[in-house]
Amino acid sequence: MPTPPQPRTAPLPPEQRTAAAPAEAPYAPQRVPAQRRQAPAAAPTEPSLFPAGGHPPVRQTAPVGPSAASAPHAGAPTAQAAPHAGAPTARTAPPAGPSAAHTTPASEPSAAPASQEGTPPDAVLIQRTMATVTPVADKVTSYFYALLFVRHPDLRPLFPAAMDAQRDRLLKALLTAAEHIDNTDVLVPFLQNLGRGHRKYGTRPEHYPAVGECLIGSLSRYAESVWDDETEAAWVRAYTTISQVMIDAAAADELRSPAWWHAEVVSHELRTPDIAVVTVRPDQPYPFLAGQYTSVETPWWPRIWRHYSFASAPRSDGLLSFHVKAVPAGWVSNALVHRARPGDVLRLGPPAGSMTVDHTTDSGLLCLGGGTGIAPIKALIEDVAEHGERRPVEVFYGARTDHDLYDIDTMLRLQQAHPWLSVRAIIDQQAHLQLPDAIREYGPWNEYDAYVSGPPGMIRSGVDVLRNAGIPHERIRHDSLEELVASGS
Ligand SMILES: NC(=O)C1=CN([C@@H]2O[C@H](COP(=O)(O)OP(=O)(O)OC[C@H]3O[C@@H](n4cnc5c(N)ncnc54)[C@H](O)[C@@H]3O)[C@@H](O)[C@H]2O)C=CC1
Repeated sequence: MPTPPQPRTAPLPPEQRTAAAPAEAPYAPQRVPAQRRQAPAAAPTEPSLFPAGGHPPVRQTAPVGPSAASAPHAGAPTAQAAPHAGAPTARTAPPAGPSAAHTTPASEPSAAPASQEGTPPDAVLIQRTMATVTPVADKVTSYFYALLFVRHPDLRPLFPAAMDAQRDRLLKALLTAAEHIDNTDVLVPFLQNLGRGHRKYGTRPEHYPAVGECLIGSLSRYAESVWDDETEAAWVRAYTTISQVMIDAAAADELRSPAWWHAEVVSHELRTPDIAVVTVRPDQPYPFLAGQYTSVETPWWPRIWRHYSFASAPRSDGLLSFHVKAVPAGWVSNALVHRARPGDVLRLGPPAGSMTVDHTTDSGLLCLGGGTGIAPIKALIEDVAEHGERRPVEVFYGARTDHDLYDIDTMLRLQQAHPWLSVRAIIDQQAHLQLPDAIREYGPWNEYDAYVSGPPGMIRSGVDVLRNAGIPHERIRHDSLEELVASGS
């Protein structure tokens, strides 16, 4: 049973809107989360191809077409291929989707490579390729999409009209997955999520070979100095595994969920000039867990999706709320903050993310929420409350200025209602320690599970601070950094 964290120094002034505002927090802990980390990008490492016997070999249903791929790197793709069509932002547009042929439940991954005598393991070959192409990542990206759209123009409509800086999300996801091909614990949930998420783009299994072919075509061109048959074979195996896991996950998901939901805006509350709380009513039941996020498409920017966390635990009226901050050049965020009104209909993708509460344990929750990253933290608090738990929940709510603490009143109301909850506001300009570091004034935290939500930089430094505070990596939860970086607008 965790003990309440005690300030190691004099408590910060109790002015919530200023620096760290401590709040006494009597409580009686009761359970704790103890899940495993999730995100792919953020965590992976560890080598060792899918361990022998660890995963069944991939089914070869929708794999790549390698050789074709390496063929045409001759010239750069034609100008028309260059992905810039015309309008707003971009998004991924991947391959895959379910198929009647793949009704098997979201599969175990499969995978890979059993290295032959004298042949470097696939992971080594893949890492070598990545090291070679990373310095020219932009060129690889442009070439990949150019190849894809020139050779497979039928796939172009799956992508947003304009392919901007976000255009490489598909490629990034694939490369991230390949890099962690030997870390199934991280890779499989990532890919299953990716496969399910791609249903809303209209991807089908037959799209996968096209993407794989262009992936390998681009890599072989820009990693020419290290490319050989073995390397190509390693990438083919990796991509075959990746695509199969995605296809299987999409097929399994198709049996139980729609590819997307329509959701009507029922309220729109401008909290600051650039932050809105948007509440929607999905057209069908939308099951999710507190702490998860979804992707949102507005009617004004078709096929441009951005991620937002649910700002409340599941409600009996089925409504969902999001906290949206309009960011410069953010197509979706500006539309949601400045244009959306009750009656507008959005599209939602499936829920995703594992920053959820494990109700089978009783440790305390240490939550760091920066800016609108406080949204899922609020959902987690409601979740703990609804489960009737009295475990300690310690929230550090960070903002750059007083004015940016747009949800402090809600948090203070929750604190008043729940004696086990403590909320401390940390304002950059007023606190002598900023958000992640501020937790060092309190503690000990080693018996807590940690939740970090906010800008990618805050998550990175937050994880460091939490590790230094004695919380093991597997008890620190946050959304995928890659998803966050890609969802900023
Ligand atoms: N809207 C939502 O549902 C969710 C949003 N997010 C993410 O949260 C972020 C919110 O952005 P803003 O409200 O503009 O937050 P912000 O940029 O104003 O920062 C909020 C807090 O994080 C701290 N911070 C920022 N960068 C940091 C760094 N590199 N190291 C340490 N601390 C840092 C700031 O000091 C401040 O206290 C976005 O990146 C968004 O993607 C995350 C989860 C859910």
